[in-house]
Amino acid sequence: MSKRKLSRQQRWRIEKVQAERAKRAAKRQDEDDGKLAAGEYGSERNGRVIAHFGRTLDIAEHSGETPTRCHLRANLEGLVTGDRVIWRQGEDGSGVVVARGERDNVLERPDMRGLLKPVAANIDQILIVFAVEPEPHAGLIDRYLVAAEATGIKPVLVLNKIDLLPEDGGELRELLSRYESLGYSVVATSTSSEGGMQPLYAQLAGRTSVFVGQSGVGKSSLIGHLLPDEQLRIGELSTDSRKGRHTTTTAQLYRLPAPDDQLASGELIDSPGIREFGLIHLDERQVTEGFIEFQPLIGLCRFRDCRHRQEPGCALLEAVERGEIHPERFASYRRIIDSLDNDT
Ligand SMILES: Nc1nc2c(ncn2[C@@H]2O[C@H](COP(=O)(O)OP(=O)(O)OP(=O)(O)O)[C@@H](O)[C@H]2O)c(=O)[nH]1
Ligand SMILES: [Zn+2]
Repeated sequence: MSKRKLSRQQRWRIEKVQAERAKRAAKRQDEDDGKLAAGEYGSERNGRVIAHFGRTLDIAEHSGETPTRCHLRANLEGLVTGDRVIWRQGEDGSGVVVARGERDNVLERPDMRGLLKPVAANIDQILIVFAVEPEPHAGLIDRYLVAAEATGIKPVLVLNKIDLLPEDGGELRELLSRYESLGYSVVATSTSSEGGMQPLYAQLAGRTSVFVGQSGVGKSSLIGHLLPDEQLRIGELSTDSRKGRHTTTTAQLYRLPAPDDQLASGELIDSPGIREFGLIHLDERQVTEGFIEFQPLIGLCRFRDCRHRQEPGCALLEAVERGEIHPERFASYRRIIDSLDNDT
């Protein structure tokens, strides 16, 4: 990136803006401290970030209840939807977030400058959606799985549009059974046939999920079926955003209504940015570890710096030979690694 030299005047203006911002933050902090000391805020409560809009957040004890608009203490930064927080209710109905809880995990995405930014936290599973049409190209499933494994969040494969599958199940079913044998959960769905959503409900129950996947696989349709009332609201919000409100790009946490008495309700965190997850840059080690059947073999190659190409005594190549690693999985491993070389 070209480093533009700032003129003295520009520098002065930036410093002035920053000084003003710091002054405002300090003032807010003073006011908060005063109110907290004066007992104008209630006792500390647990909550979760339902949505955030800059320094304002919606906090609720449980998803599904009406959230409280809260602001942040000045020393708290970088909260994202799904974060667990400690907050206090103010007398005027608003609240203040005073601390962030430990994160189990976080989903990140590159910002406009390519720097990774957290977008959501405390997710139980990443639902990677595929469809009979558009057919996933070779290695795409592996790419998503590797990206998901790097977050530490459990990936689940969702094959959508099964109403379009041929009678015998086609090659796609066979492909997915390969992933099942690796230990991944696979759920088959259809948004356009009776009962086609049923298997998904069980997978969502009691967990916090995100949906990801390439364009056209049916993410909007699936989410529309899961949140029939929200669709309307999202529509309304985007109309508002044209008037200058900024609510549509931020991730939101939704409570998924329980489909019946048998199943607990689940939660969904969604935003356009989250749906596009999967194309973040990973390093070679992350890619190798992202192929879960490679994990027990890592470190067993004869050469410590083995790149698993044609080295003698390569534990991965030997496992491919023995049929313990599927040759197509190994081929897509190669493709992903080679694409990293091209990137750098
Ligand atoms: N036959 C069939 N078509 C479906 C199913 N689910 C979705 N579709 C259709 O697939 C197309 C794409 O669906 P979307 O829900 O817009 O897909 P998406 O993943 O949200 O796509 P992007 O918004 O581009 O990321 C639409 O024409 C849907 O009607 C399904 O289960 N069966
Ligand atoms: Zn090796």
